[in-house]
Amino acid sequence: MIHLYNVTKIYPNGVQALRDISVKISKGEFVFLVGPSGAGKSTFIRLIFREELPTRGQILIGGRSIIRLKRSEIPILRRNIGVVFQDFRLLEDRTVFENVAFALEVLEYPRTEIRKRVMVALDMVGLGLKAKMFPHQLSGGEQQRVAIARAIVKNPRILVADEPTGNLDPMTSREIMDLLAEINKKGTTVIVATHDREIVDAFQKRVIALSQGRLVRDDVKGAYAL
Ligand SMILES: Nc1ncnc2c1ncn2[C@@H]1O[C@H](COP(=O)(O)OP(=O)(O)OP(=O)(O)O)[C@@H](O)[C@H]1O
Repeated sequence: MIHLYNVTKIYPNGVQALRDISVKISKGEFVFLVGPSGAGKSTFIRLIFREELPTRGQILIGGRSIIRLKRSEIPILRRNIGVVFQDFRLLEDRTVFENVAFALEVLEYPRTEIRKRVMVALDMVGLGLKAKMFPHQLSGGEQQRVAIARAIVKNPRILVADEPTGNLDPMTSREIMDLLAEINKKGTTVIVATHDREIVDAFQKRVIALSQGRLVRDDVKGAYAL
């Protein structure tokens, strides 16, 4: 479903963030992306939802090159990819419901459809009763759940998460990762960039390790480090 062929990313300042990466991620997989700070994990994630373009190489999603997409085709790609960040990125002046609904409003879904889908997504993340609250009234873990609801409300085929537990305590981190695993069980391909050694070791999922922009390990059921 996601194929990277000889992907290199050099930023305009000359930093080589990814070097000749080739990897295939199949439909329905759960993949951890690990590696030290600066290894290229965020760059990998940003390439997948076309926030960045590779300098060299090819990226196919569902058999189609995402590099050659026309500007008008980018929203179609993004509809199929949910994204979750470390810092939640919620709109502070909007309620939980409105934050999640926003993802569908920009795609011009009908109002009744939005209402239905948002409540399903909020129930899925366990926040059905907090729809009217504002982000600052929620814990960090709850705010991340809202961000996850916002990412999945479009029913994307792929969910990418960049350090989703980076701001959370160990117990909350575990709950958030359990939620991502549950979403994966329903068929969504999930890619999580993380530093969280304990979680990676506990989950026994595929581990792709990057170091200085190179793919240094790809284990079917791996641990954080060898
Ligand atoms: N927009 C950018 N412009 C220039 N250099 C960048 C940019 N984004 C990242 N880099 C550089 O590319 C390299 C890889 O960064 P990246 O953020 O992908 O790594 P990472 O593994 O996600 O690190 P971290 O765990 O600290 O988030 C680093 O040397 C970083 O400084």
